[in-house]
Amino acid sequence: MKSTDPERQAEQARVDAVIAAIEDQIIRTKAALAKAHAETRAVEKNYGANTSINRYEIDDIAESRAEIEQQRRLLFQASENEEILKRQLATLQELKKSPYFGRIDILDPGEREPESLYIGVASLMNSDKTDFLIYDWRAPISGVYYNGTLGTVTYPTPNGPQTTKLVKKRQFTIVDGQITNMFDTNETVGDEMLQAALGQQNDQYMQSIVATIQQEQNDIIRNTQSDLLVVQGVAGSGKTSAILQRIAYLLFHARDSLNADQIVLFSPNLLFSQYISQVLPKLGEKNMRQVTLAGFLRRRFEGLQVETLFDRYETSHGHANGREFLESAAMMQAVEAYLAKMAAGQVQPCFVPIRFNEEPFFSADHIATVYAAQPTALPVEQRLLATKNALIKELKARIATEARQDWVAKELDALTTQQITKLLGKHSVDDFASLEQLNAYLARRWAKRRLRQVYDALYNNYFIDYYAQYHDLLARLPIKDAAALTQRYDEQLEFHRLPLSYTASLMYLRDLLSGSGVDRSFQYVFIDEMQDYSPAMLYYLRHAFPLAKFTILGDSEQALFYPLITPATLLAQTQELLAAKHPKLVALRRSYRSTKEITDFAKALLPDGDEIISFTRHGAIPQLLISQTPTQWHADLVTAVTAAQADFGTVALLTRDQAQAAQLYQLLYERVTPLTRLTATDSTLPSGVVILPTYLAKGLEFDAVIIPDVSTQAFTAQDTGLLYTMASRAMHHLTLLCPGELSSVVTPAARQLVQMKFTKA
Ligand SMILES: Nc1ncnc2c1ncn2[C@@H]1O[C@H](COP(=O)(O)OP(=O)(O)OP(=O)(O)O)[C@@H](O)[C@H]1O
Repeated sequence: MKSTDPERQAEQARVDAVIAAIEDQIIRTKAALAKAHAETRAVEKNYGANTSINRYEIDDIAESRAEIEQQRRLLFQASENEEILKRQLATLQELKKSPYFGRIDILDPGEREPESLYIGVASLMNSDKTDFLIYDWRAPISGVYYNGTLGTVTYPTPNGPQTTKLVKKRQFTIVDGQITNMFDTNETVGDEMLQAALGQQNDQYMQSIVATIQQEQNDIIRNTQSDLLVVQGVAGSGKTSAILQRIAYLLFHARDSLNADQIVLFSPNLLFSQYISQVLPKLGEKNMRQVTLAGFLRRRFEGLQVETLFDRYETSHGHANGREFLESAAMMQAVEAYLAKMAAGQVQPCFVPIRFNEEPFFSADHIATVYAAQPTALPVEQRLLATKNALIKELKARIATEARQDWVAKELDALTTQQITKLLGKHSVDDFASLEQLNAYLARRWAKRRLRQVYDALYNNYFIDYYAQYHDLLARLPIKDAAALTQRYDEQLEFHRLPLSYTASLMYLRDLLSGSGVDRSFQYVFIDEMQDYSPAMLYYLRHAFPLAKFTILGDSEQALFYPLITPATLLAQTQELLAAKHPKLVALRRSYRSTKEITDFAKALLPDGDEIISFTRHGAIPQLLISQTPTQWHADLVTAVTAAQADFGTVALLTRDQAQAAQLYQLLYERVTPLTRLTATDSTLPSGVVILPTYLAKGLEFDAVIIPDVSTQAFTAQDTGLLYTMASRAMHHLTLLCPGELSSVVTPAARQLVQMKFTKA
């Protein structure tokens, strides 16, 4: 329906004009893209031809290598160029649907007429590049839209703070080029827009929130001052959303010095990585790197099976003796103290022989002697490096001697003519004056080639046994549980397993001895769900990413593994752990994800739930079905799932662990379709009904959540964090089932906020 409101008609006319400009740019970008694509193909073809020449005909010639390197660079540039154009095209196509969401009218000092600026997900200039038709939401002036109320406002610019007068703030909803809603507001971002955004059904991907960023979220997004930003936010308060928009903001503001590869996000699980994967591309940015803690550790402990948070949750709920110490900063300081002792000669490095042809080539004693000969004033790491270099030198000197040994002659005799020709490299047989000379040359080449494995072993520091060294460290810990900790470590290691609590200090010890493990290329590290990281692990990450600014997010109420702590204590702790100079704590208390009815219920589960502010978006009251018999419970479950499935796109049954998930799957199999059970290795979230343990649902959300069992059998009074996490995953609908006596984890206050139904067979 066309509006008759003249103001709205004028705005629609502007939208139409901007869309026409966008269409024009789409045509031009498509043409540029086709050209770029042809260029990439041409370079690719050339590259392919060149590499094949090299491989078969002129192997080893430096000139051809240089050429290939140049071709490779050209190829990289061409495909980069194509990528940029592709992203531009995608952004223009997004803009065409909804060119902007906000307008601000500002009156600069000395001006008589206010100027209208329109704000959208990307900037757009008119064809002669004289005017901005759309301002990017990240431009300095756009901050006024999110922060300012009408009147005099100040905003930061590269040339210092600027002051202007905000005389109008208007919000739009534009769908497929049509203004469907528009109003003026003095609020930060009007609730009406937020209501509409939050009321929508969920799909497999997280949405960008740029049109409705809230003021406190904006503070997180636009913070460039702090080297440590700790965001403590209640469930659904937009922590994840805020950091993704923050990454987009940072990339925009440091185009020349920051790229997405210098940002890493530690995410809670693989499903989450996929869930958030579309936000940055939709904003025209490349995704940052993502890693889970399990993935990070797996790479650093190849060959060992490292316990994951999920394993821990599946197998033990109690604390092993001494674990708390292992996971504390004190343990990391114990590593440093151990290194100091080593520097003072009070403990020795655990050297192991380097073997060659089944014999020790360098014995452990010999290595120890070489180490002892290095200057004691050097720090241990450098002393070990000097040892390595001395051994490499010794190895080189020994090549000539080894070349005269029997094993070389024997192995040479067994080579084919082809192998000999290869061994000669650039030389031919005619280059040698005598057979002896030829043989001596071949023997040296062969010895060198074969001894490469000794070189590699030295290069990779295989002359130190870090695992044995760590055992020694554990055994010397000045705590009463030292023996038990050491024993557990030995037992697990024998089966190539490593419990999670040992990982941070073991990596730290290894890094300090080997001088490796540190990555200076990362400028920003983001850690989501920080409550799952031990203090020792945070300490380690600081060491591993020494130049990075840290943004860490968490909700201690959702702690499935560690005890609750207050935000202030947390900031103090993390500031120390991460040695931050300019830390900042932002608390987000408003919960946006769920309806008011669901948030109020979830709040009532917590002792300090009053801290949470629910956003006023109404929906159905959570249901609690209390079934008299197991058969009735089963029937209730099927009914609940089917009903939710009829109304919503994403429905999740959340369980405590995999065993319960498997059991439910058996029960619902063939009664509900499509039905998927998810495990820790799954990385895609299907639509329909999913069954998953709660630790895999961290950070995710669903239209409807069903908690299949809240009886005393399933929950103890200590499981508040677990139930809170489950309930807070629901956006629109929450159902709890109880086959038996209701657990006290559902507090009396929470019981008042559900619609209770007793069902009988
Ligand atoms: N300003 C906003 N505008 C629109 N939607 C928002 C806004 N802030 C948050 N949301 C929505 O609220 C939901 C929860 O946000 P998000 O997942 O970022 O919260 P979270 O704090 O990381 O949650 P949790 O810790 O429970 O996983 C998402 O659907 C998100 O899109």
